[in-house]
Amino acid sequence: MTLSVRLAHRFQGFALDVAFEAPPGLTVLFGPSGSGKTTVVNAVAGLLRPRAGRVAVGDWLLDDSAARRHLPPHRRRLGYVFQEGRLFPHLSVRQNLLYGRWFAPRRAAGPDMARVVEMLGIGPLLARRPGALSGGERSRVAIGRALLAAPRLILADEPLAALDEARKTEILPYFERLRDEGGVPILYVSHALPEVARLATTVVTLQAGRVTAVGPPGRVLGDAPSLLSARIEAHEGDGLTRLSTPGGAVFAPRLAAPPGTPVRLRVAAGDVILSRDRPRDISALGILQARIAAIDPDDGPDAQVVLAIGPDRVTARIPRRALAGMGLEPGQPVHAILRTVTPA
Ligand SMILES: Nc1ncnc2c1ncn2[C@@H]1O[C@H](COP(=O)(O)OP(=O)(O)OP(=O)(O)O)[C@@H](O)[C@H]1O
Repeated sequence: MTLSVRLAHRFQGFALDVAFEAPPGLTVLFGPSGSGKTTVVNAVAGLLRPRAGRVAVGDWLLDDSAARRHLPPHRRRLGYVFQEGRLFPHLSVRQNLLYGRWFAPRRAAGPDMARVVEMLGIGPLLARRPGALSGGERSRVAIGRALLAAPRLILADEPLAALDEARKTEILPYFERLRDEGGVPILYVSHALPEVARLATTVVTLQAGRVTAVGPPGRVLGDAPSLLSARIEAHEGDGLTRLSTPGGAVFAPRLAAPPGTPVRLRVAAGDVILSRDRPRDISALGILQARIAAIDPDDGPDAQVVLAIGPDRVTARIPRRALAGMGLEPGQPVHAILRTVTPA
């Protein structure tokens, strides 16, 4: 089912005028602070009645200003996943999940509880209260509660923003499963590029209340740099700093911080070369072990290849001709050669 959104609205000093389609899968609304992401989500949720517009999931019409139709939020059949989960503290995990199902229409063919519990790995948590869960576990329960409401659309507004890096890494695979197995379109707000590169099947970029691009992440984000997590290991005698990353060591021009400091490296898609064999005698400052996570063939001369380097995702732009010659496919191991290494 496809979500189609057309909205015009005005606050003092801010005008929203957007139209986009979110096909099945996970659609990320991506844009800087104040660009209108939350306003779009609030309008889709029914919390904001737009001056003009139309919002529909398939042929289920949520808003149509021309027909004066505006379904109230509780009749929209949406599942919400917020920051920190917003679970009921006085109810057990099981009761929180059942509360989600309580909202499902009686005859709705929603997922059953056992399947959701299994998918999210929350079986051992069912008897606990939210206060006794980690942030990542709370997020998983919140996803389960949203799913059990048998929604036609899931709205997730920066659901990982309150989590630290380790918890984000823990929860991302569950969003991937939700995207791949849930069968419900997901509208997901984020301004974290690594999250977008990893989760999105469609990206809608917003700027000052307008849509600037819609499409698959590789195409829309283009050469936007990926971020790679690293840690300073040592400052070497030749003026370079050695850093460790989940894919191996890299060298950068000397950094000011002491050994042990975590840093993020910026990797431009055009600065990555791929090789099946580990290259020797090469002047690059970083050769990393990676796995191919996805390939977006694009229709130009280049393809976008998403690399998994430990928990990080790094996009490489590779000539399609080279890709075909190398016979690369998702899942394969590969060496990523970085032309330059720059701290973010
Ligand atoms: N109820 C409101 N009344 C007046 N102005 C509002 C209201 N809600 C949002 N705005 C304004 O609309 C603009 C877009 O806000 P919105 O929250 O949609 O942005 P956002 O992209 O979600 O930002 P962030 O990433 O910071 O959450 C901002 O300039 C904001 O101040």
